[in-house]
Amino acid sequence: MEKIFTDLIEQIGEDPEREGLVKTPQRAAKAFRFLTQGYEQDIYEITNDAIFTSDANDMVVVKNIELYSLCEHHLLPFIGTCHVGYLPNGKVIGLSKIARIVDMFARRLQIQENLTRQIANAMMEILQPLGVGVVVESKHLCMMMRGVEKQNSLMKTSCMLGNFRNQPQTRSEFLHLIS
Ligand SMILES: Nc1nc2c(ncn2[C@@H]2O[C@H](COP(=O)(O)OP(=O)(O)OP(=O)(O)O)[C@@H](O)[C@H]2O)c(=O)[nH]1
Ligand SMILES: [Zn+2]
Repeated sequence: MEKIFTDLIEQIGEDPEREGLVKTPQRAAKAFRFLTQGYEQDIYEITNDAIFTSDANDMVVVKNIELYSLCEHHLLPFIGTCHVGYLPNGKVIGLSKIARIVDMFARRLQIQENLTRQIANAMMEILQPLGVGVVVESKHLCMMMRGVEKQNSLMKTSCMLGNFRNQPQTRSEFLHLIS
């Protein structure tokens, strides 16, 4: 990856030997490895068995989980927040693990729709709840600093599974709790 960043610097018309840029390929490669580390993770590993038996049967919501991802079309960041809710079915998950699941899928090349669905599917797989709702709201730098250059547009995506999809009341409760 370092070689690729050296080539990129050259293609831009810059001098990779210039003092400020000498270590840039190394830094950029390290940054990119971090920003795409989600490819090396899986949900069972990151949740680390923090699934607990519980007779809780009311909705659990974690909102305002900040999210940094990379748009798969331009390799530019999109930045936003994610809200996740589920209806337990005999099991609950460690609170931090929901944010870890969000990060695992965010740290890949993504479009927001797929990211939203992948988070919801992972919650279903690991917890088998009665339902899951995921809402993501982000600003895409590819739309702000280039291209159409719109600074205030916000993309909102949602994925509702199980009761969150079938029962309007459950969906409304979730949307009310995250509003
Ligand atoms: N649906 C969706 N589109 C996205 C996302 N991130 C970026 N895009 C869009 O992907 C599209 C790629 O369109 P192209 O026409 O192939 O690329 P482009 O010429 O760079 O397009 P412009 O951004 O309009 O300049 C653009 O409309 C982006 O706004 C995302 O998460 N979801
Ligand atoms: Zn983009």
